[in-house]
Amino acid sequence: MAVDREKIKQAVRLFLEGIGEDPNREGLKETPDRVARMWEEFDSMREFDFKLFEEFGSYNEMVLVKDINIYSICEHHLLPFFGKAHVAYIPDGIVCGLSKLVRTVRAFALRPQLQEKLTNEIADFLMEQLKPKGVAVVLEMEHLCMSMRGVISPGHLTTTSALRGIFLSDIRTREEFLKLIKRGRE
Ligand SMILES: Nc1nc2c(ncn2[C@@H]2O[C@H](COP(=O)(O)OP(=O)(O)OP(=O)(O)O)[C@@H](O)[C@H]2O)c(=O)[nH]1
Ligand SMILES: [Zn+2]
Repeated sequence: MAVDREKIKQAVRLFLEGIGEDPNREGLKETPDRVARMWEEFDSMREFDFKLFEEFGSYNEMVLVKDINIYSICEHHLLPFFGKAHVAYIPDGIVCGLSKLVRTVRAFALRPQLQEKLTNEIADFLMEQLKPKGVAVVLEMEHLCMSMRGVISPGHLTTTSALRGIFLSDIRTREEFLKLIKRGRE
């Protein structure tokens, strides 16, 4: 799905008029184009080469990348929500480059999202790509739509998790994951 630059520009110009701004004033006149370029940039991060390595087939323990900084956009208000992602999997003969876990998080985050949906999409994509024994994803995020408007309740985090495969069926694997993501925070 390609981004339609002209449509975004028209919409942003109209939006600025809607909030009583003059879209032709010095500071705003380039804004519609900037916003369109920003969405093109987000869009360009959706596709990447999820390269797999089969030669590491002997490593079958947990791989965890924790504290991935993550920025997303709430689909209700189009305000950011942001925080940390912790992503783990247990390979079944195939591993990926660690950066691909970060790219996966980003690819699904940079679009209008719900935190629950984002969590599930990351887990399901990794299950599909890696065909691992299991995947675990935990997101801890602050929603600006709750911090700066509406209920105006800043500074707290919403936690969501998606567990797949062995992380669901084996309590010891799940506990190891939870212990590892908590380490260094006590
Ligand atoms: N489940 C879920 N809810 C979210 C997420 N992001 C924002 N919300 C909530 O979505 C709801 C939208 O509620 P509405 O009542 O339709 O909109 P609203 O009148 O602007 O709501 P308030 O934020 O309570 O003022 C709010 O309760 C938000 O806090 C998310 O990622 N997941
Ligand atoms: Zn919101």
